[in-house]
Amino acid sequence: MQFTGRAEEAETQPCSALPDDPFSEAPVSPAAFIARMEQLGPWLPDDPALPPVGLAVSGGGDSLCLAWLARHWRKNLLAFVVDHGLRAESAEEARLTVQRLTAMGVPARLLTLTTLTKGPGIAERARQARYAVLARACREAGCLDLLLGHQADDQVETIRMRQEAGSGPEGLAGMGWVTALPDVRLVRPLLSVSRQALRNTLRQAGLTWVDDPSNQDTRAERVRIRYSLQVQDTRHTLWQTGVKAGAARMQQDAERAAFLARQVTLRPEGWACLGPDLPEPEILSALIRCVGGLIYPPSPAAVARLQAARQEATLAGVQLVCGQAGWFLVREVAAMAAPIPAQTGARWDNRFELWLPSAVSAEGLSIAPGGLGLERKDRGGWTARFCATLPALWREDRRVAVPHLGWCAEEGLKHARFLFQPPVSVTGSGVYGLPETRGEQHHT
Ligand SMILES: Nc1ncnc2c1ncn2[C@@H]1O[C@H](COP(=O)(O)OP(=O)(O)OP(=O)(O)O)[C@@H](O)[C@H]1O
Repeated sequence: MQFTGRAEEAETQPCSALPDDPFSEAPVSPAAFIARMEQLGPWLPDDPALPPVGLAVSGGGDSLCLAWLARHWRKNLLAFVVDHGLRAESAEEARLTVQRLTAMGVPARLLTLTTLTKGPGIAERARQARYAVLARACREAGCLDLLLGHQADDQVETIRMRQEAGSGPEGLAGMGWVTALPDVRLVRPLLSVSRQALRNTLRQAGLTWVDDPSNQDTRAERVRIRYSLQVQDTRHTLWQTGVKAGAARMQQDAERAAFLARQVTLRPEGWACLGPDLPEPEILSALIRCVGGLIYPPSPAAVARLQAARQEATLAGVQLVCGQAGWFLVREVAAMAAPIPAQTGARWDNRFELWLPSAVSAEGLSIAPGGLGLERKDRGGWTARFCATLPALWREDRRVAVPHLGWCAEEGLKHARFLFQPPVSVTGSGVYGLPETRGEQHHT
């Protein structure tokens, strides 16, 4: 297979009109794709001396087409192909995908998962393991952004699934064009392009792809929804629902960011100072997620009850505490994660990431809670209840450092640091609905 396309050639071909026609089947032109990327920037300049933009490529029609379009947009790319290791043929398929990407002029790295086992919840476990390995690979390669191949049909299916689950407007906005994770920005530039348009784009370019047989597995919820959404009108209505909810979400995120900047401090120690008034339930929910290191939001009804009661209580592993300066959210000690081995990049309790000076021996070193007994006025005046939730370094069963309190029993660990890296951003740094042109904010 050869990489032959050029943006100028493709401009003369019929193309789906981004961003407004998510159900057109016409091939996508690289020029339209490039225009979309400009809306979703800013991007680092396309310079080989700078980190590449990452691409997650399964080898399926969507992400392979993403790679082909992205290759017209810039040279400095790095694709990641994850082999979940769950099917006998997966290694060969992943190798073939790497080969196809290389032939397209996109450097590719194979990431092999070895610990997944078939069984209950495998789709979700595989998804989480995939995002974890992709985020790690991006960090190692210095990629600030990772492009994903989700497209309009995926978006409509997501919105329908969330509708069925009774989601509020936030969920009905569907997947974001941009979502910020602690390590990397996830970008989905194809959200307004149909699956069929992407396949037609590949056919026109003379490229082939691999279809994952698990996509046809009717036991999977997404596949059941896919078959139930054959009626075009239903899909259009769902798309419009998503666009409207997305615009509302962007507006709400802007208001939320203003409120947070005025009232709330998310402390590097991992707790939140809320001030004298409790924020509205949606903001409270996002803050609970941050402080608790929660992958999923707590139950909306439970958050609404907590907010209305205005009393100290515990929810989803987070305590609402009333202090002299107002309300606080702090991690519940009993809910914290078990100790883990300490090494640079280790993520404990889904909240804190460790950085160790390179000279330090990680032998016998672990991360576990350990601020108790060190609470003193000159270290911020946090009470035992707060300090008990701080991460500490332990060598065997001896506490050797609590970096947040500036306490250290081993000289080499003086510069060890725990970064508070909550799983979500409370300030809503995503892009939902239809992205707007960024105008002068754009860098390249
Ligand atoms: N094994 C994988 N390796 C790398 N990226 C992946 C992998 N599986 C999924 N992704 C990324 O996540 C996106 C959405 O995943 P999903 O499972 O919906 O895709 P798919 O239908 O398997 O493949 P495709 O989107 O390429 O047709 C993909 O477009 C791709 O960017």
